[in-house]
Amino acid sequence: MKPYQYYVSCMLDWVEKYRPKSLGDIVGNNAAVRQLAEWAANWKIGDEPVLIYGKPGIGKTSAVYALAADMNWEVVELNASDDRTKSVIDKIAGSTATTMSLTGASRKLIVFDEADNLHGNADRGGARAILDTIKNSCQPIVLIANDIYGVAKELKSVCIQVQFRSLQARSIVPRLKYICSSEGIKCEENALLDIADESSGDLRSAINMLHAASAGADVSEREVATSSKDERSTIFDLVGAAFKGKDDKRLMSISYEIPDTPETTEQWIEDNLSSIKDPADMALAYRYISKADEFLGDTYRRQYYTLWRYAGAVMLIGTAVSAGGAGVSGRIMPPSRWGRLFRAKKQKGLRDSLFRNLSETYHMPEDTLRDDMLIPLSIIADESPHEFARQNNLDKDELDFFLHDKARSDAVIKDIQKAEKEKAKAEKKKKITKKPASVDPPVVLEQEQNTEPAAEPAVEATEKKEDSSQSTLFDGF
Ligand SMILES: Nc1ncnc2c1ncn2[C@@H]1O[C@H](COP(=O)(O)OP(=O)(O)OP(=O)(O)O)[C@@H](O)[C@H]1O
Repeated sequence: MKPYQYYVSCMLDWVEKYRPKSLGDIVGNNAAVRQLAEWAANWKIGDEPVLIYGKPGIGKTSAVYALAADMNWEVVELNASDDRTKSVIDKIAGSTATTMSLTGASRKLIVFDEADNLHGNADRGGARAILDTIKNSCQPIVLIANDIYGVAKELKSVCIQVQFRSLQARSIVPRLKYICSSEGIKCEENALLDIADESSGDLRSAINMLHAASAGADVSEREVATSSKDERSTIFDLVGAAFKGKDDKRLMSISYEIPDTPETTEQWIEDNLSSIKDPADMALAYRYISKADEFLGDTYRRQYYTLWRYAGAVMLIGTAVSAGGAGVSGRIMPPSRWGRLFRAKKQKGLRDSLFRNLSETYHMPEDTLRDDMLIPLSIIADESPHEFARQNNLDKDELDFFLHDKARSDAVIKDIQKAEKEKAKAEKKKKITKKPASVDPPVVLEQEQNTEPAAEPAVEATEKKEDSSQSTLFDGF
């Protein structure tokens, strides 16, 4: 699996970066896009609203925003986390019915996202209110839903239904190619096909997969094969949804889908709490996180895993309430402690193997080397780094352990490698020039030559090797 840091650093970026700006950028669903454009171009007061429905990640929301941009309409979005009581809707949609936008936009496009999600108390009056708004609105309205069957039939009956279908792999591949070329990444055609197939028509997922597979480099079929499972993790979706204030049901259902434990989710959320600008809201979020933490502690103390669910609910819904739908500013970051742990683990591994090797070379116990000889060894390394690195067969990280100077360690190891290469070249050249011209010695003679005279130098070489392995610390001084 690729280092988590990578997914993390940018997973959401490409999806946002390549969000269509205009209807012309929307991939696939041509008939639906045309229908939307015509509806908007001919819209007049009293016209029916549009209900766009289809699976996640296929461009429904993007199409609505792109349409608004093309029409120079301002978007007023209401989602399921809003209190969709009649008064709230009247206040927002009613006012927009009569007031022209301050931004100079010619109209306001009222968007009801998650129209299939009007079940809570707050929404009970909401469906009725949406209906009233639809009847009285002087502004265009769009409803978005994943599941057409979840939309109240009274709402469905007053809307023009526009279905967005899952995208076909052949529509997805060109978009992925475009992203690759914009990012300056080479990609194998088969790799892109694999991604497109794997995404099951969900372009958002395909873009995320591409990003995970590329890791900033070129994309091969093998990379896709090894990464296609990892990028399916939607911890990003979960954290993003919590900070965007998605409704509690949605948050919980995403949390059940992802493979991460509540502890992991808690670390992700905690690390992104700095996105909450208001100190009071941030303090509130920390209170929820600490409550979730108590549940997690109780889970393990009592071995009662039902509490996990409470931990998840408190941290996610608590974060959604505290963040107030503002989203995460910048990138969703992985828990920073992971980076620290990763580095610490790497450093420990390096130190252990280094002292194991040195202990063989210097014939000293590892503990003694670590506890008593670290400073003398560092002094030796500092005084003659080339000699020290060569003698102990160190790589640049190991040498840096003593020098604490990456650039210098790099340079020393490069020097050594260069010298070794030149030596090898010179030896090869020497061998070639020493070779007798074209005499083919008889077979018997060759055998003799190979066995008898070779015996002595072989012993010599072994002795030399023994000698070097017998080096002591004091050789360095
Ligand atoms: N048809 C498409 N054309 C171009 N880009 C797309 C399309 N579908 C998805 N994308 C990419 O995926 C991202 C998410 O798309 P979008 O939010 O429009 O999906 P959606 O269908 O509204 O999903 P959901 O309802 O789950 O939020 C976009 O930012 C864009 O990068």
